[in-house]
Amino acid sequence: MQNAPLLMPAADTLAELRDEIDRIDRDMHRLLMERGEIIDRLIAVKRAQGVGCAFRPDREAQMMRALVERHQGLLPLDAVEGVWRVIVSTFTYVQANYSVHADDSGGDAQMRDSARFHFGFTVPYVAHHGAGAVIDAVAASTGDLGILRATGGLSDGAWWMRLVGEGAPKIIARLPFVERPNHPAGLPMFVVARLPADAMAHGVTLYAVGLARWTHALPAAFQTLKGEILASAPHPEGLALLVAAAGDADAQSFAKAMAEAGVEGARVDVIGSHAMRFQLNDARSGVFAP
Ligand SMILES: C=C(O[C@@H]1C=C(C(=O)O)C=C[C@H]1O)C(=O)O
Repeated sequence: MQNAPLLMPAADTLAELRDEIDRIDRDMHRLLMERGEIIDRLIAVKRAQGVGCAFRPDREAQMMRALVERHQGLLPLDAVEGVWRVIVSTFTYVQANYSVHADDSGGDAQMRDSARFHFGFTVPYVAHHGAGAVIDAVAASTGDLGILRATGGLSDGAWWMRLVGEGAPKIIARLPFVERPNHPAGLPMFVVARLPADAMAHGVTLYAVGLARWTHALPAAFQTLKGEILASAPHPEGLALLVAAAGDADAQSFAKAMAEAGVEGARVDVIGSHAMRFQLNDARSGVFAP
């Protein structure tokens, strides 16, 4: 008897809390549906502009950075980021359907986990064996995306040379947008797609560099150019490098800068660009990096 007054309010409180949760869930659902209505209008605007692929990498990078910077409280950041990736990717999908083509030659599990984290389950996932097959599938589509490991994996040779040329797909983003240690889908990946030039992100430019052979001047030269060799592989012309560098120098200026830094005779092509990388440290403040 003595405990009853204590138990009763507790039971009431649980019911009240559930009411509150139900109200918040209804509000969140209503807001998502409201977001859908804005997307309807966005579709109308984008169709009028004649855009095929609705993915806007700069905008997404900026949205994900803003989300992380304003996040507080006990909900883990991994979960918040995952929820928003699904929201943004699925809303992009309803604007213009697309599939994500992935290279599973380095193992399916990690790739599939990352694809699901960044694009959700509504966007179809299509597995391929090899970077070349992914690039071909993207090239044959109107607005599909391809995901490839940003580093390592030499089995495909100089796959990035397939991105050379005006009609070829380009690297349009680097994932994850917010890098940090122990990211649940932290596999560094490039997104390849065909995007209108004015929709490309800026900050880091990717170059395909063809050389007759390796020279010891290369690492120092790229350091001077704030560049990094991400991959290298033999190529019919000799050696092919995949280079990332801060800024937006065109191929000619980059080749000239390479010559000035001591590497003559390089054939350079721009094969994409992405937003500056954003790296979160333990104190949850972010730093930009090329
Ligand atoms: C909304 C846009 O299109 C896409 C969908 C987004 C979203 O749903 O939030 C964000 C960026 C784009 O990839 C846009 O272009 O702004």
